[in-house]
Amino acid sequence: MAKAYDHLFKLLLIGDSGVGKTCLIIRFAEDNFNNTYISTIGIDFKIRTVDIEGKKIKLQVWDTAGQERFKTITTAYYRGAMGIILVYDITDEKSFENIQNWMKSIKENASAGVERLLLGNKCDMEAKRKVQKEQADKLAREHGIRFFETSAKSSMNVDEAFSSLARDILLKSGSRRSGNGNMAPSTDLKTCDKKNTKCSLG
Ligand SMILES: Nc1nc2c(ncn2[C@@H]2O[C@H](COP(=O)(O)OP(=O)(O)OP(=O)(O)O)[C@@H](O)[C@H]2O)c(=O)[nH]1
Repeated sequence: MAKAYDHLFKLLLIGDSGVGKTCLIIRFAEDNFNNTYISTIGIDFKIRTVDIEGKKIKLQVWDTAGQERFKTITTAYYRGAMGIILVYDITDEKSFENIQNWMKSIKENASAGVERLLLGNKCDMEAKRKVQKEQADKLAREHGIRFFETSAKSSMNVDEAFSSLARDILLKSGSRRSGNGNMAPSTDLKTCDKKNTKCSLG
């Protein structure tokens, strides 16, 4: 039987508590949004397969808790990630300032070649904006990474952001060996539900 996908990429979302990491993943994987805030405990993942450059890319997207008290658990997952998405909230200046700390955490805990992407979420809340697009553009340029403003609520740029990161990883992996990518520790998969779309390890 033909394989259901050509590549499996493991992505990780990090950023301060409340910036919208869980909502971005739910929007991407299930095309849904909920205003209720339930803080992530530990770590969690969802899956969606996308078509990129004629290849079926299965994205295993890991959601980390932004709260400091879960740092030891969450940083343990950086190493296996092929792409890390740094998220801040455009209405929360502190969450943007903290991106520098999250960058440092990647440097300390992730694999050297990991692809990174910066997202300014909640861009539907223009009236409450505290972080200008130019500030984030500058930061992204300094780090040599891509940047999008997104809204998990309106869907704005959510698919585009995940696809762009997947494309960058695909291009990079093409220059190494093809078919690489099962980065998930096999033991983690044991706690998945039947559809294999949601796991809880917290
Ligand atoms: N207006 C608006 N609200 C959002 C958006 N994304 C998330 N929210 C809201 O922000 C709150 C926090 O969202 P979460 O996705 O749980 O945040 P998180 O980053 O996963 O938080 P932790 O799990 O604590 O790290 C919730 O009340 C969401 O409804 C968005 O794009 N626009």
